[in-house]
Amino acid sequence: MIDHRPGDLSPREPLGSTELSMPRDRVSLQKSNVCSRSYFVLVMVFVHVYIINVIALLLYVHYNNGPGDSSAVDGQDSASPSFINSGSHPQPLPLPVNPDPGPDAMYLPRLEGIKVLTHSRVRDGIWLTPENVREIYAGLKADPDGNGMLSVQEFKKLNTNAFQQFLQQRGVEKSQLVRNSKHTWLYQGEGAHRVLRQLQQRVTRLTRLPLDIVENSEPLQVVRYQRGGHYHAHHDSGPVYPETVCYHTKLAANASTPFETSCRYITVLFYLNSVPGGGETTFPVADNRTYEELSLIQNDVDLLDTRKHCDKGNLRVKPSQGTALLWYNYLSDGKGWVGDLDEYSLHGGCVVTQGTKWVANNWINVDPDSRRQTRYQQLVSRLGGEETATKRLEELYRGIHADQNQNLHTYQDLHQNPHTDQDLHTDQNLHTDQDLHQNQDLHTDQDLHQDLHTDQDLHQNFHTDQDLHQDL
Ligand SMILES: O=C(O)CCC(=O)C(=O)O
Ligand SMILES: [Fe+2]
Repeated sequence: MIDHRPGDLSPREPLGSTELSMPRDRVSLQKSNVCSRSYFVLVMVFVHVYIINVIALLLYVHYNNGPGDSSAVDGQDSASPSFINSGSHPQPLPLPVNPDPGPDAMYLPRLEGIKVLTHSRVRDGIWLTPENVREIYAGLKADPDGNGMLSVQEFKKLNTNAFQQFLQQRGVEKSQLVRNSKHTWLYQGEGAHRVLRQLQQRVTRLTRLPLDIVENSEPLQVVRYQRGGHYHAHHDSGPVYPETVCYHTKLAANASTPFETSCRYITVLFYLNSVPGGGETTFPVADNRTYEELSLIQNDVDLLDTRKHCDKGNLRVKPSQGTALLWYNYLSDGKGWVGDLDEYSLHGGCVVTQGTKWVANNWINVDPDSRRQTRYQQLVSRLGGEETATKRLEELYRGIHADQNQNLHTYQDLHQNPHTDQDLHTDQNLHTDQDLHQNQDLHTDQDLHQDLHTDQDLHQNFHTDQDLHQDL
């Protein structure tokens, strides 16, 4: 490049001054030459690096796509890729191609993972055993090879209405339900019976949570199982996604979302009587090293089935009157708040073989979104009053209705009369508040205080009264 600065070729410059101006031009020319050469070299280097990168990227994509590509690789025709077939997989899996093994290169073939879909085994409160699922697939001709698994194509073809109709036509026995028990709710707020108020205070002390959190949680749920009653293994609360909204804080949430759950951070399960036969609470995978939903069913043993396989659970707790069990349904987030669902908290009620079983659940609800929990508590304390409490609890119950489809009552029923459940009310086993107070079935604060223990004593997530007695 030539330096054409106007001053260099100025017409006003005397000719004699050309000699002087020459070196300047030369210098200027040399300089611009060096500049242009290095600039050119630099550009070329970039262009080459860019081209090499593009080629490398294309090669990478090509080899990572395996033999399904349009081109032949390693002498294989794309139309006849090599497959392995273990026999147990419904679809043959393509074998990945070694990119460039070289003469001495070591190469470990690695199979691509496959996605396994499972559909819920609970429909309208009906619990499906693996045999039920096979039976339904056969009835709907949904699984032509009869291996109990549907390919994605088969799954897509499955008409869910037909699934529903099949269940309805078949009829359901109580033993086929997720749970075979009755329950009612006891309001523990202002104006509730002294025993229930005290119980709430003691749960607050036991959990060491702020009173606000405990008071704004669900009421006490009292459950009765008769002989033959059970509750298949389940989680008391659902997983948390960014969109998850808790029923109890819905008032403070601005958005509605299909991801709603009860956000039961803690369960305190009271045993109201000692059960003559069966009725243990089982934790099938407590202390397991891994949790995989699919391995809960192995060799025809379904660990979720508390009618058949309670004895195979890792931890079983025998109901003993006046004792209680506490566990966390969520892990800690490491910062002092609620984290992910603790899948190992899976639990259920074993079938009652003799007598009746009475328990009560105290669920402590905490929103994994701490700001939403705070907003909700502020809202409740600002609004206060019975009307707000009613609205709030109606929301909660609507949610639980949708969530569990159990035989629940509306808040209205409960609030006006905590014992409106027809069955329970007519049953001699359900006591009035008065009875409960006098009856040994429900203990006084003093008794329970001795039976309950602080979470410091508690061994891992599940804590039996027996263990704790030994610890103390
Ligand atoms: O009955 C039991 O032992 C367990 C009850 C239970 O898990 C529940 O009510 O959610
Ligand atoms: Fe439960």
